[in-house]
Amino acid sequence: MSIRLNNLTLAYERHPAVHHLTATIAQGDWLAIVGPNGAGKSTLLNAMAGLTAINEGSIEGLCPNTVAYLPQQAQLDNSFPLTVFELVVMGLWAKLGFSKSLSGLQHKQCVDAIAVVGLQGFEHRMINTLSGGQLQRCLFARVLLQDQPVILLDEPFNAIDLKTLTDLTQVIKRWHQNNRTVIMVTHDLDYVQKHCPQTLLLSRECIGHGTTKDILTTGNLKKARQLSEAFDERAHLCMQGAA
Ligand SMILES: Nc1ncnc2c1ncn2[C@@H]1O[C@H](COP(=O)(O)OP(=O)(O)OP(=O)(O)O)[C@@H](O)[C@H]1O
Repeated sequence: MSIRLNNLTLAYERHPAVHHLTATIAQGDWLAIVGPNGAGKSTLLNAMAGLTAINEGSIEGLCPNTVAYLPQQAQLDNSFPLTVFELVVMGLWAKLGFSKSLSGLQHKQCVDAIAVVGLQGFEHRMINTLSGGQLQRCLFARVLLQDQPVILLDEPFNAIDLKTLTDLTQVIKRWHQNNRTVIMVTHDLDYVQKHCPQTLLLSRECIGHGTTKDILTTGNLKKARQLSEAFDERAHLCMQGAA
């Protein structure tokens, strides 16, 4: 099922972070959302995850139980007393709920997911003892278990080494081959050019959406930067399109 963003506006206290965005993301797309700092990328991803209220317009084709969301590491409280295994098991939350214990198959799925991301042997480690890259692998394992058709990744490769980036890219490639929709926020334009077939360039409004090579042009990137620099943080919510 495709995802449709219809004239979408997202705002904090009426200050727009995403402005009148219209786009269709086809099922099975691997889409990068790029743009300058403050362009509204994380806000848009949060709205797709159902975590941010919509001020105007709509998002169609998504509901919370079809989405797996990997937030920025900075948003996580890794001091919580959890082991790697316990964090990964949380990917089965929708199936397990509060009281149910793991079946043999579910236990195996957790062990397999931990192996896929290369964390065998770390099952009983507390998450606050993991490096940034190991924690990111752990979070990818949780997303693997969530097993959803739409996967939202917010800066998944921030501050991780080349080996981890390569391994986790293989995980994403498998999702893409399985016709899952992968939407990732990133600042790494080299990565996007190399791997992501589709790009949405955002600077609060949409600068361009389409094939990566058509969108990541010098002209579009310059326009995004100029719009971002010219933006007045105190501007009120635009009433364009309002009745
Ligand atoms: N919780 C919030 N309350 C008020 N304003 C917010 C909040 N979160 C984000 N904003 C503002 O919304 C705008 C868009 O922020 P957002 O985090 O979506 O941008 P971004 O493109 O992801 O930025 P970056 O590349 O720096 O991570 C920014 O001006 C930011 O200050």
